[in-house]
Amino acid sequence: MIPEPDLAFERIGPGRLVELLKRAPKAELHLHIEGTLEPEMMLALARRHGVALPYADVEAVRAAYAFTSLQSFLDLYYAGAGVLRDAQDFHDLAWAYFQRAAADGVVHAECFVDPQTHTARGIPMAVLFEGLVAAQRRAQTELGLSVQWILCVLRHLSEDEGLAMLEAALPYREHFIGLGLDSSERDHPPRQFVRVFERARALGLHVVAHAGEEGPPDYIWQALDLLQVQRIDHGVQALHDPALMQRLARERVPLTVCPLSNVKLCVYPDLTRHPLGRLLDAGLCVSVHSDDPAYFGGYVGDNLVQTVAALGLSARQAWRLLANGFEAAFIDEPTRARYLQRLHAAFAAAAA
Ligand code: HPA
Ligand SMILES: [Zn+2]
Repeated sequence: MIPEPDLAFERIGPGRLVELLKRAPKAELHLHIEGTLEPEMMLALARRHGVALPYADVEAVRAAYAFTSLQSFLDLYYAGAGVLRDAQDFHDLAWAYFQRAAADGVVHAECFVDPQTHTARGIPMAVLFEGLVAAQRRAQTELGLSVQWILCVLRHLSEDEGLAMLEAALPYREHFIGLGLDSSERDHPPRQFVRVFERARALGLHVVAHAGEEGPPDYIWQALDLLQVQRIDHGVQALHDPALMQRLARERVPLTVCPLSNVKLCVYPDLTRHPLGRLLDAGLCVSVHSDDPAYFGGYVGDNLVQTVAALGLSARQAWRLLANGFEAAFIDEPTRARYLQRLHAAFAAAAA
């Protein structure tokens, strides 16, 4: 656990905290690049490629985003991704996101991409990487934003298909740092993906998995014990299992929590009912992220500001959430120390 700095946190009132959270340096660790496709770009790409969409305009797209569950979202999300066709599209999508992220205070982003969503439509792996890596390079040089890619296995498909995806991505091994697991959680437990995660670990990849978003705490145990993941994406259902909570706290297993996503997908009725504060108080390494911001109504800064306000979290707790993000990031120690120094400077200025 990163030691708390000696700061006059109590001098940062709610008003100042909002401004501070907007500009404070952040690590974005739970973001699906396909989930940054804003309706304007979706419609523009559909026009560019002559793809038919069931929406007349941007308002109609936004009106369709009334989700009742993870699956009700995924159906629209995979349909929306169908407008991404060539390397330019992947570049434009990612570049638009990186500009927004930099403006939002993000200094380091570990972004998910779902190759199977695209290769299944006949888009070659090479096209995806060409566009995404070009945007990643621009982010570093033009915005000073460091970006890493994590490839996700779609759990509604078979493990063999996941293994084939990973093998097909190996020519681009230098361009990604990890393997994740996403898509429909219910009835697709982590234990079905042991071999592909074994392969990923043998390749020296970092490993993470979505677990306990809607699914039971048992899926979190499986992700830890069978897939041997280093972080849990979401993980909020751990609250229902005291033994699991103790393990997560003891081992400082990071949970990348996405409050606006959880509300939009009806895991909780509203932000005031979100368990983020309880997870934090239990000593877990929780941090706040945005998941699919174009669909869920907010980027990482919005997630932080709205959740901190709804739960009445203090400046000290907000600092911990941000520090946890850097604790959980897959970065080397000097880099981590540099980011923490910047975080400290932002809080120190607000507490002065
Ligand atoms: O929140 C999510 N859960 C699972 N799969 C996903 N793919 C994009 N977003 C998500
Ligand atoms: Zn996610």
